[in-house]
Amino acid sequence: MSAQILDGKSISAEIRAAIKAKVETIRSAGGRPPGLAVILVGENPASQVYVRNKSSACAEVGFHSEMHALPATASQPELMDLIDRLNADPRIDGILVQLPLPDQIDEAAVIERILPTKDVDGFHPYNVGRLALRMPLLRPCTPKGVMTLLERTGRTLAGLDAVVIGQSNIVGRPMALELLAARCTVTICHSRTRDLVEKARGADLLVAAVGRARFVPGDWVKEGAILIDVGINRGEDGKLVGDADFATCSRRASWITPVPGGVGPMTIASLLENTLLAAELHAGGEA
Ligand SMILES: Nc1nc(=O)c2c([nH]1)NC[C@@H]1CN(c3ccc(C(=O)N[C@@H](CCC(=O)O)C(=O)O)cc3)C=[N+]21
Repeated sequence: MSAQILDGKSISAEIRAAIKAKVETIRSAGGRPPGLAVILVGENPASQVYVRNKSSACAEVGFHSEMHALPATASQPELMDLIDRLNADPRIDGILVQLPLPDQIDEAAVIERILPTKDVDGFHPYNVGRLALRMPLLRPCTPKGVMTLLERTGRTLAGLDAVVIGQSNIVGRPMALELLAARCTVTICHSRTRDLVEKARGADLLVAAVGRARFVPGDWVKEGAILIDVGINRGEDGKLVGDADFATCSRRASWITPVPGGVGPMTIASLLENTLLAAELHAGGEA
C-alpha cells in the first residue's frame, strides 16, 4: 500500500479563503473584523517564527491582529495585567499566549486568567472541560485541525481503535478527547507505557505527538492505518521532520500527514476559526 497524502497546506488554504469571505461579509454589514492578540514573552527564535506566521495568517483573512512582546524577564503580575487589559478590550476577540513561557511564569495561572470566550487556544480549564463533556466551545487548535483532516479521508471514525502517543495538555489529551467524542476506542500512550510497539501496531488510527524526530518507524504501523504526524522537529540540517519516519510509514498507511504541510498549517487554520467563533460569541452579547 502507498498512503494517500492528507494535504494540510491546501486544506488550510481553503479554510482561510472561506474565513476571508466571512470577514468581508461582516465588514460590508458594518461590523468590526475579528481581533487576535498574540503575547510573546522572551526571544525564543522558534516562537518568533510561529508568532510571525500567525500574524500573517490574520492579515491574509482580514482580521485585526496585534503582537505584544514582553522581555524574557517579564514578571507574572506584568503578564497578568496585560491579559486583564486585553480581556477588557472590545476590539480583541482572541488572546494567545505563546508557549512555552519562561520559568518565573506560572503557565497554568496565565491560561486561567484569559476570559474563556477569548481563549482561542482552547487551553483554559473551562474549554477543556467543555470538550471533555462533549459540549465543545473553543477547541484546542492542533487536535481540532487533525479532526478536520480526518473528515477529509471520508472514513467513519466511530469504532476505530485510535492510539495517541503523547499526553501533553496542548495535543495528546485534547486529541484523545476529540477522538473519544468521535466514538473511537482511544488509548493514550506515554513514556511509562508498556508494550508501546504492540499498542501502536493495533491502531487503525495512530497519532504521533511525542516531539522526537522519526520516533515511529514503518513497522509500528498497521497495514491500512491512518497516520497523523503532529511532530515538528528541527533536524541537524535545519529541515523540519515529523515524529514518524515518512518514507517507511507511507508504505503501510492508507492516509498520512506530511511534515511540513500537514498538521502545522491546520493548527493555524483552527486558530483563525476559533477567533472567528469568539468574535461571533462576543457580537452575540454572550460575553
Ligand atoms: N499558545 C500556543 N499556541 C500554539 O498553537 C502554539 C504555541 N503556543 N507554541 C508553539 C506551538 C507550535 N505551533 C505551530 C503552529 C503551526 C506550525 C506550522 O505552520 N508549521 C508548518 C511549517 C512552518 C515552518 O516551516 O517552520 C508546517 O508544519 O507545514 C508549526 C507549529 C503552534 N504552537
